[in-house]
Amino acid sequence: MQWTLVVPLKPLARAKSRLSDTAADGLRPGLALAFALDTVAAALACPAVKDVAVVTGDALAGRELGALGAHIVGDEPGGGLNAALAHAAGVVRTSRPETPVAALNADLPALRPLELARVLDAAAEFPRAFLPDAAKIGTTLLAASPGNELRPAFGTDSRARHRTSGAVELLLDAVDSVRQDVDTGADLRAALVLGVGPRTAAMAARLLIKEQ
Ligand SMILES: Nc1nc2c(ncn2[C@@H]2O[C@H](COP(=O)(O)OP(=O)(O)OP(=O)(O)O)[C@@H](O)[C@H]2O)c(=O)[nH]1
Ligand SMILES: C=C(OP(=O)(O)O)C(=O)O
Repeated sequence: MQWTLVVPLKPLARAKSRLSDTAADGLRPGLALAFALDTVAAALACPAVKDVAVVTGDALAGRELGALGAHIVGDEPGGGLNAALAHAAGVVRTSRPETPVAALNADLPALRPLELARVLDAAAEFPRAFLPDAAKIGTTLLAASPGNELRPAFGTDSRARHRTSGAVELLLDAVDSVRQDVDTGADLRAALVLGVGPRTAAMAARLLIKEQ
């Protein structure tokens, strides 16, 4: 099964606020863009991915991610993350009603295409399925097989909310790169240990990341 991914990205100027102690205001938008570019480049290289739609209202991010090969969907209806994801999934399904759709966070700079393929192949066994993040509280991927609505419930405690919604939690090992979202300086260090993509590596080299 080949999936269409929907990847949400908020305006870069407001992105990654929890990294403010790690990256100064002048560097954070570029870091958020680097995460998104490395995430989408890895997703596009995944054999289980047909195409990627990024839902964003950010013009620069739209241009750069479009140049990588992603489709860009406008950030409507302006109702936040889950509304944006539901809108993008609806746009995809309007033209291709039977396509399997999965939401993937834009902050997975260590993403490895073959690990993503394992997760999507496992998700194909269920109507809806999700992968918890490395912190075991959130979600990095939510998948809906053909005939099923995505019904995204990302945000605080999304692991519990996706489970309550009836989505099946995927119990997989060796998919660390798909779980490792980057919200904090500690997350960034963990991603660097896994090995990040080239754009994030270049941006990280510009940061002074102190050892703890
Ligand atoms: N299109 C769109 N994407 C969003 C929106 N809100 C959040 N996102 C994206 O959803 C993912 C998770 O969002 P958050 O954790 O709220 O924001 P973040 O920028 O990752 O980090 P913080 O600012 O530290 O909370 C990121 O890829 C965001 O860019 C929104 O309103 N619209
Ligand atoms: C939106 C989510 O991600 P984050 O860890 O960026 O808050 C989530 O886990 O549902």
